[in-house]
This record gives sequence, C-alpha cells and structure tokens, in this order.
Amino acid sequence: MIKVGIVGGTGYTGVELLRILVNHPDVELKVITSRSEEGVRVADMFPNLRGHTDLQFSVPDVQKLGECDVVFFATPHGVAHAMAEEILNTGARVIDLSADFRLQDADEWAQWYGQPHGAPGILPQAVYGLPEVNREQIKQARLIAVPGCYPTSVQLGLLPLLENNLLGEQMLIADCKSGVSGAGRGASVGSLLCEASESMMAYAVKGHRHLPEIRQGLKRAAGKEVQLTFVPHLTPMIRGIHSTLYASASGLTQEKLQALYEQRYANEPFVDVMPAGSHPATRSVKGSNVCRIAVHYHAATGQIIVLSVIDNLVKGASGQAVQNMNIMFGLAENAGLQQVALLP
Ligand SMILES: NC(=O)C1=CN([C@@H]2O[C@H](COP(=O)(O)OP(=O)(O)OC[C@H]3O[C@@H](n4cnc5c(N)ncnc54)[C@H](OP(=O)(O)O)[C@@H]3O)[C@@H](O)[C@H]2O)C=CC1
Ligand SMILES: CC(=O)N[C@@H](CCC(=O)OP(=O)(O)O)C(=O)O
Repeated sequence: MIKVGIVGGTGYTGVELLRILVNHPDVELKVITSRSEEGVRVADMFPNLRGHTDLQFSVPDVQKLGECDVVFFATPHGVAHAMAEEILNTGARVIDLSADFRLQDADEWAQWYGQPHGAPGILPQAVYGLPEVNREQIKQARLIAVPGCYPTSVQLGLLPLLENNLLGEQMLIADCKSGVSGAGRGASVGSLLCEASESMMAYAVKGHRHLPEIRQGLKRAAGKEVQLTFVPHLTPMIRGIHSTLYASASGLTQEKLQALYEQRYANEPFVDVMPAGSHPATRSVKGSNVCRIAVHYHAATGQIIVLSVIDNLVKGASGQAVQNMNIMFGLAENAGLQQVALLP
C-alpha cells in the first residue's frame, strides 16, 4: 500500500483528494493537515467521508509527512515552496496541486505571483504533470507540478493542432468559463451566492496567472512561441470548466480534423473525443477525471472551434494529481479514478 499524506485537507481540492483516495485500492491515508482544524475528525467536518476514514486533522509536520511515500500539497501558492525540499529529502515524493512549480522560469513565476520564487533550487527537478504529454517523465519524477484547471482544458484542446503544425502564426483564442469552486473554499465576496449566481462575468482580462502556464505548454507542443488571448469567466455553477477554443486553418475537412483528434487521444484513458458535431456539457464530466472534447470545422471560413470540458476539481486538480501518483508508482493509471459523471 502507498502511504499518503495531504497538506491542506480542508480546501476543495484537499477534500476532493480524500473523496478519491478513500476508494483507491492501493492507498493508505496516513496524514491530513489543517492548521485551523487541528484535532477535528475529518468525517465530522466532511460527513460524506463518514465510514471511510478515522483520520483527524493535524498541523503540518515534516517528519510525520516524511514517513509517507507521497505527499500532496493542496495549498495556496508559496506553501509547497517552503516545505517541499525538506519532504523530498526524507525520500517521500511530492505532488503539488498549486502553481509553485508549474513555470520553468523562476523569474517569470515571481513576476506573475508578485513574490520571489521560494524554491528555485528544486525547480529543475519538477515535472509538469500533464500525463497526455509527459507520461514518461512522470514515471521517474519525484516532484510533480499538477497543471492548473484552465491550462488542462486549453492544452488538451489545442495539442493535436499544434503538434501537427497546422496553425502557422496566428492569435489563438481561449474563451473559458469556470465554476465558482475554482476560487477555493476560502470566504470571499465574489464567491457569495448573491454575487455569483444568476450572473456571469469575465475577469483578469488584462492577464491571468494561467496565461504564462498555458503559453509554456503550447510552446512546447508547437516547438515555437504561440500567441494566445485567454479570457476566463466566472459562471453560476459549482464545478466545471468549459473552454471554447478558436483557431483557423485552410484545407482541412471536418473528417480530417476529427481523425486527428481521435488518433491523438486514442490511447488516453481520460480524454474522450466525442463524435463530430457534438457539444460536450460540463455536467457530462462532473465528478469524473475525464476531459471531453468536440471539434468543429467551418470549411467556408477555415474556422476551427474546439470545445473542451473538465471538472476543475478532478481532471483540473485532484483527479489529475492521483493520475500522476498512479503513473509514478507503476499502478493502473485509472486506479481510483473510474467515477462516472453525475447526471443531472
Ligand atoms: N479550486 C480549484 O478548482 C483548483 C485549485 N488549484 C490549486 O490548488 C490549491 C488548493 O486550492 P483549494 O483547495 O481551492 O484551496 P482552498 O483555499 O480551498 O484550501 C487551502 C488549504 O490549504 C491550507 N493552508 C492554507 N495556508 C496554509 C499554509 N500556510 N500551510 C499549510 N496549509 C495551508 C488550508 O488549511 P488551513 O488553513 O486550516 O491549514 C486549506 O486546507 C491552490 O494552490 C489552488 O490554486 C488548482 C486547480 C484547481
Ligand atoms: C474561478 C476562479 O477563481 N478560478 C481560479 C482558478 C484557479 C486556480 O485555482 O488555479 P491555480 O491552481 O493556478 O491557483 C482563478 O481564476 O484564479
């Protein structure tokens, strides 16, 4: 059994990790931390876990965490910077759900996050945990940077076009909608029911922190810089990301485009390319680790429209983190991750 610790067990991604891991056949949960809820039984705080775990929250303690085989960080940025190296030195592996190790360039990270990078010494060993791109490196990794939620949906939606050099030089557009759980469980005015329901708004149009992360991934796929306009929106749903991606290429057909995506993802357990003409809904992935994609081509204009949906807390965070753990430890990649989406 793989001994698992979680730092940050009271946030949405932490409790989502718990929901997945209590049913994982190869995992024994050993430590779950919270500074504010020390001593509280996890199942008392989250009754959905009653009967599944007897653990109590404890304050983060490197020695205790170091007795685990792997430690997940489900914490705000900066926390893994402060603790990851010490934990790695104990021999445990680290899977970080925050943005701390996603950007390869520490200066760029500092620019976007408004503080110096706290662990540049271990940054080079971090592997970007997008299995559809980096599966081989993930197998050897000791430190994983789990991709952000928007970057997962946008990169999976655009990779086949960029890897096949179909787009030339052009401005790509990612028009993305997120559910409110993407903002975390911490209290904030923008997440209140009266603020977020029955309304929708764009935000961070000037520049969102996920822009450099998406650009970095698209550049790797294309082998050159890629221009991208990325506009996130807050929508009145709890979970889900819907990305509508716009590009153009002449000389394609709907059939060729469809075949390109079907071939690229034929062996991917968590990417589902839907039949031509489909419109994936976020509810079709809610609670599951699947990214569902549909591609559309307007032959008259050369317009490509890719629709990509994920659950921000699963393929966009905790499910993808567990997928990485499965790959790192040589387990079945879908172990613990076979949940079918909830309908309605
Ligand atoms: N929500 C989402 O859809 C996604 C989130 N992420 C990222 O995952 C991370 C967690 O997100 P989310 O679950 O939403 O966050 P929350 O704000 O909901 O939870 C944060 C957790 O971290 C703990 N924590 C906060 N500060 C510290 C600290 N200094 N040391 C130790 N523990 C700390 C908190 O517990 P306590 O204060 O009691 O210790 C809490 O359990 C973030 O980096 C986020 O950006 C990534 C993809 C998607
Ligand atoms: C709806 C909403 O607020 N979404 C969050 C998404 C991000 C997230 O959690 O991303 P990181 O892991 O990169 O911090 C945001 O836009 O900041």
